[in-house]
Amino acid sequence: MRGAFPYGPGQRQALDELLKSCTEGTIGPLPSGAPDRERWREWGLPDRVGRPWYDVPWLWSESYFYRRLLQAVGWFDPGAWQGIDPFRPFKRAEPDAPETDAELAALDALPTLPEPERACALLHGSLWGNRADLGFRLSAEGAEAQDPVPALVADDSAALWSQLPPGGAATLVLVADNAGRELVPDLLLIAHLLAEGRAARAVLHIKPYPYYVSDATTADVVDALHRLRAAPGVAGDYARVLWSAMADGRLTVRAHPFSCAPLPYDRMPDDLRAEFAAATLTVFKGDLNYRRLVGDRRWPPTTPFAETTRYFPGPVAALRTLKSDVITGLSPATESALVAAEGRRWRTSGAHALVQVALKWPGAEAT
Ligand SMILES: O=P(O)(O)OC[C@H]1O[C@](O)(CO)[C@@H](O)[C@@H]1O
Repeated sequence: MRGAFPYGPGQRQALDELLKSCTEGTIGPLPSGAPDRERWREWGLPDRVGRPWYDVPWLWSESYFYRRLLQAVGWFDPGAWQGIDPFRPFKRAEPDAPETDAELAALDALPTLPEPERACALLHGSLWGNRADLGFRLSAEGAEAQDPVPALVADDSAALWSQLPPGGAATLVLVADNAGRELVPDLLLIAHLLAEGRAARAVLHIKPYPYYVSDATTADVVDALHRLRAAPGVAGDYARVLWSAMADGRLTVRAHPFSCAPLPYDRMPDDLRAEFAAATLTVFKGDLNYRRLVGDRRWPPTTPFAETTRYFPGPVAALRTLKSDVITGLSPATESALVAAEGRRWRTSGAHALVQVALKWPGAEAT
């Protein structure tokens, strides 16, 4: 990242200091003029200042690390570097890669399929798109090429489709994860749901600032739409669906501050809770969102997904490839088979995925 921009001495020194603080030092405060100081106070910064980075929950320290990294390169400060995404060169490489042309051209086979099969193919594109997350690939080169067996460790897709029947009036909220090769299939899925009337309205939640290297921001949505719009065939057709849905308000993009919070979703603010409560279905993409949705804990893997998401104010789904230890909702047989075949590796290798759904039931918490 450091070599991808001609950063000046001030930025380089700030990056060096951040590295030193993470490895040998302690968590520091935000500068006095930081626009989000109050928010980070609410998110627990004062209790953590002065403690070693390794001494606080992983979710919290990772989130704060990205916040400090952006501080170091000048993202927040008025001036020439304000709003310059330090990860943009890595994100841009994906849509521009030659494989992307072939992947988009493969969509041209879709119109020959019945609609439920097209919907299923696009759901799987969005699900497995999560495996291509850039930060993950940097640390696990080759995971993409593995043959995942069993690929899906939980599959509640029938319940997911029950919320989004053709011709319904569903409002879909999709809480996105990564840009590029994950966001493109997410957008294609949304386009299909809107075009086929499985959703009347969609809200795409992205991050308000660059996060976890590859997480999608508004700029990444615009890049993805431009990429799709330039493509021939079905990909270009879907781009036009999305473009007009954004123009008339059927598709909106939201950058809620809580999307970059170092906290689980059971601590979400009231406005976000109301938005999720009003949705027909909220879909959380990716590993980090999963950790935040179910709680970043060492759950027994057979703990029901519905139990861990009981606090959630409406029907909720997770589409995630497994890249961290957190896991819920497995059957005892699936857990045993995975452990027998792979020890603990299945939890983090990214070779497995899940579709989990919890529909709202009477008596669910409405706190
Ligand atoms: O992009 P995703 O699917 O959210 O994956 C991010 C995951 O990668 C890590 O950064 C490293 O495993 C986790 O902290 C995080 O959960």
